[in-house]
Amino acid sequence: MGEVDPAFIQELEHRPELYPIESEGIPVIDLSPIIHKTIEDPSAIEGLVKEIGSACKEWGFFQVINHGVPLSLRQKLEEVSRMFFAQSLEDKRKVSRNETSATGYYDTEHTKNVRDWKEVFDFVAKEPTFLPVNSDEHDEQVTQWTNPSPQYPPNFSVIIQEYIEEVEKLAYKLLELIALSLGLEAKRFEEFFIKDQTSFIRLNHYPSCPYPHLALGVGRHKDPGALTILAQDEVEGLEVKHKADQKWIRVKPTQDAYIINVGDIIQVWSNDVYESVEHRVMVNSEKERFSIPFFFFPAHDSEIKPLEELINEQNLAKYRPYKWGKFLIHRRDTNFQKLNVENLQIYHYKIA
Ligand SMILES: O=C(O)CCC(=O)C(=O)O
Ligand SMILES: [Fe+2]
Repeated sequence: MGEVDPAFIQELEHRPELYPIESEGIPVIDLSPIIHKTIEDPSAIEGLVKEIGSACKEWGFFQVINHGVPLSLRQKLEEVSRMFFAQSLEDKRKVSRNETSATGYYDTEHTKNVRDWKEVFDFVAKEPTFLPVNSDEHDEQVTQWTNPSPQYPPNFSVIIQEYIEEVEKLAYKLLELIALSLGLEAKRFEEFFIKDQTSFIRLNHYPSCPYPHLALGVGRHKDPGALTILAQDEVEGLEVKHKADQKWIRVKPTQDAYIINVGDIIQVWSNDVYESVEHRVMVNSEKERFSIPFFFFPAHDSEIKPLEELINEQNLAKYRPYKWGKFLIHRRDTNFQKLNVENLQIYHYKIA
């Protein structure tokens, strides 16, 4: 990734500001009232549910503390992630993503047709993960994704799996809070995930970049799934588009906090009550940066559409239903090549 390849250069209007606005506004929410407890009496957590609801409405992003994921586990994962990426390119490519396995290492992702200044390692949460063979709506064939087994660092896969188990508990708790904040049953969303969720974890490495004013670690995008639970290290870089004024706001790293954002699926389920917010990652000329998002994705055969409880004659469904697995495969297929068209987005299902 040493020399500047025009593939990395952002169009003028999308280039980052070198002196961005720091986030004071992005809410930090304390989850201690629900961690290690089952939510039996919703009235006891009314305040928390309100906080989550307003954060989802105003920002689509928030940070959580006292979230129940052991810090030691996160630190272990951060350490092996650094060890993995510190290897030679040749060694990393031994566990490359390829035609049959979409998990593993790669460094050629494009966002909005511009190459990202990053390398990643993807690992599915459930093995095997069932997904459609292709994005053709009429083809019902399903394939199975499994994870690679890197020999180095020692215990890499075991540490990732242990971490996923903990972060998944947090994901279910957050879904319950979001459901309650929309006036739904706490477990309303569970059925989409309990069997055959397609979630995955991504280890991101953003090497230092001599052209931080031209390139981005990840170009502007919205996350397609239900929720993203992100661990960022102490090097800042994540920027979020503030809904109120459309300005890019930098998310200040808070030790041991997770950054949560609502993805496209929650936007559709909520019929636009909550919106999936655009974000991007800046790179840095001096420091490399690491981050670890967990993408909480439902089963591939889930039909995504506005929930019946949230629509009525005055408030009609704003989206046509779509199949999650087909959507995901379509997106994956287009993120690895430069195309002349924009990739699939939920607004393509919008009812005019
Ligand atoms: O690295 C980050 O802070 C965010 C990465 C991200 O937005 C993504 O991978 O979807
Ligand atoms: Fe993202």
